[in-house]
Amino acid sequence: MSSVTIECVLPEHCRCGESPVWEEASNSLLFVDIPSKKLCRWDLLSKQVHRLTLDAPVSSVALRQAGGYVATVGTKFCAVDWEDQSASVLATIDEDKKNNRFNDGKVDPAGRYFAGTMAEETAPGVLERRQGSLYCLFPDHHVEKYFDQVDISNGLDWSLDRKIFYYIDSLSYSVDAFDYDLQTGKISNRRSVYKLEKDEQIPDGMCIDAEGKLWVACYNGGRVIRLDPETGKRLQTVKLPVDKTTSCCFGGKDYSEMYVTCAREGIDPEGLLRQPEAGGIFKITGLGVKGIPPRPYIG
Ligand SMILES: O=C(O)[C@H](O)[C@@H](O)[C@H](O)[C@H](O)CO
Ligand SMILES: [Zn+2]
Repeated sequence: MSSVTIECVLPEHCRCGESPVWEEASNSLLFVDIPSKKLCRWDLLSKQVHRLTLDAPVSSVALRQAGGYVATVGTKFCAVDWEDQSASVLATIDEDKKNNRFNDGKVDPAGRYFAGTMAEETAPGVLERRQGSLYCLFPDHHVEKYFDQVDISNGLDWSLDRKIFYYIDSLSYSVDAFDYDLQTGKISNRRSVYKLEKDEQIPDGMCIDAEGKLWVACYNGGRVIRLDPETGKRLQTVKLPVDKTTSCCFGGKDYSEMYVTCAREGIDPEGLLRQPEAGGIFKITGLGVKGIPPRPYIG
């Protein structure tokens, strides 16, 4: 039996850290700090963090096959050129909803960039409901809206056989599944595969492991949970010393380590005494299961 170890490996004070993505080619962890409008790349060899400040909240980042990155910035899908310190707009969404912004996003197994929206929060978890939608940016840069009426569009990933799309609308307290058509990118037949228990709080970011099980970061729950989407059972709980755990990804050697982001915003001064590492990047080792590499956007 391997023993699970949890460590704050980067003492950032992210207001809302999110979207961890392992970049194997540079041995780096990408992540964002949404309200700080920052895209960050932490190089694990040099131990340096490179930060890029954009002009709107950055809610997710992904690798791009052509080089550089793509990110969701405010209500725009953007291409990011780190050398130039610039972001160029690929597509804009929710133009009729001035108070909306993108939230979590991820690239599908065919290289399309999925990301959803939400109304801007006035405080964590406080926002106008049902304003969000789920979108997909295709390789030719056209965008399709899949559905609306979303509260907080969040974690997403695909099954290993690429036939299922997993999705979280946070305030539904449910992890959902759809049938997935890899050829067209179409989704259908929505159902719930897991309902969160009360102390697990709010489901946020999510990733799949190499055994097809889902890992969900629980906002306010201070944990990541491992779920079997086929049986609907929780298999494992890993608690962290911070409450506002927001997302997770596998990375490091052979994708054997898990990286977890979290938020500092919304914790009162007393709470911060109990969780001084809030907003940092955590590494979990000894899980005994690996992840899979992130896919690049192919447009
Ligand atoms: O991290 C995110 O996905 C959102 O942008 C956050 O704001 C939280 O999820 C939300 O506050 C939870 O209720
Ligand atoms: Zn999130």
